[in-house]
Amino acid sequence: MIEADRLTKRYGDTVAVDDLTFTVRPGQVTGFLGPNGAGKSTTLRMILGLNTPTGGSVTVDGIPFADRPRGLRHVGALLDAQDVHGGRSAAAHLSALARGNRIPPRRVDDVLEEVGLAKAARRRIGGFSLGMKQRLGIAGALLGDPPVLLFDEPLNGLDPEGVLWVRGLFRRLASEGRTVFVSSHMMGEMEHTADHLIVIGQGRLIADQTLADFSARSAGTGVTVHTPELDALAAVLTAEGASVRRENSAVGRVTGLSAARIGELAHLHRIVLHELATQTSSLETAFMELTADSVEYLAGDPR
Ligand SMILES: Nc1ncnc2c1ncn2[C@@H]1O[C@H](COP(=O)(O)OP(=O)(O)OP(=O)(O)O)[C@@H](O)[C@H]1O
Repeated sequence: MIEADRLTKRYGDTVAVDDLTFTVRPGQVTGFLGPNGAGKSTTLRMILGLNTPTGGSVTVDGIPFADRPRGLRHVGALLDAQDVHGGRSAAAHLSALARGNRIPPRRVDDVLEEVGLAKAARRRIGGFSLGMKQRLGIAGALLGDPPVLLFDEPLNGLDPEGVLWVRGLFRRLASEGRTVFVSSHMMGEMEHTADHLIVIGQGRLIADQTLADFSARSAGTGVTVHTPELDALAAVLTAEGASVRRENSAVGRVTGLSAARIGELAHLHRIVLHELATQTSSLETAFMELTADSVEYLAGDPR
């Protein structure tokens, strides 16, 4: 569990992180979302004791990370996949990390296998693609088999197969009861990755809720339902406060309830559903609406 309490970081006049209070719980994937410059990396660095807060505090399982000897066994982190010594091989890089944290050397082969880099173990990192470096960074985070894992923009540079693999890995790590905290500046990346979202803008907390609640809160968000019993379903959903717009006799667009809640209600009333889909674009819209006032750099109109 990660607990931030009024966490603040200033750089001169810039308030990078502004009075942030949140808890990241074990057993689920928590997305850490915010536009560029929102303060995500600074927050992650403070969790790891790499930056000192100007105010407030942050602890990992009750104590500041910096107070833990052999930290990699407790928190694994991927901060910047490019920040590696290009002259070393993948195996040599991980072996050095293992030695420094008194991790058994056999873990190096295990994690290289896990991230799909076993065949590239002896190759120089300098020749790696960004996607391979991300995999190596993830291997480093997994090395100490830690209960808490932090990943800063881990999907950058991964191909579609790599993205699927990372999502599956995060789910598995969470299902093992670990705390998994993943930053991104793109809502779409989090949609199929996170169970819970912490959204920040200009260093401040904007939202701290489940993905389902987050997607339901925007007025523009909708859920498309496909059912042979649209009349019956519409009656049930309307009674729960939702509004239902009919696209045709079997397809309706629902606003005001999450897909999860609609599924539960359909089950409760024994109504057959053929499809239940949250609109992807609406999630992106919800995120953009929410963070619109806090975007640091807005592109001007083309002249
Ligand atoms: N060492 C530093 N010195 C001065 N300002 C900094 C420093 N590090 C970060 N900042 C500023 O703090 C703010 C937050 O930066 P941070 O890198 O934490 O954001 P971020 O959400 O991770 O963004 P991105 O997605 O672009 O990486 C920005 O305005 C940034 O310019």
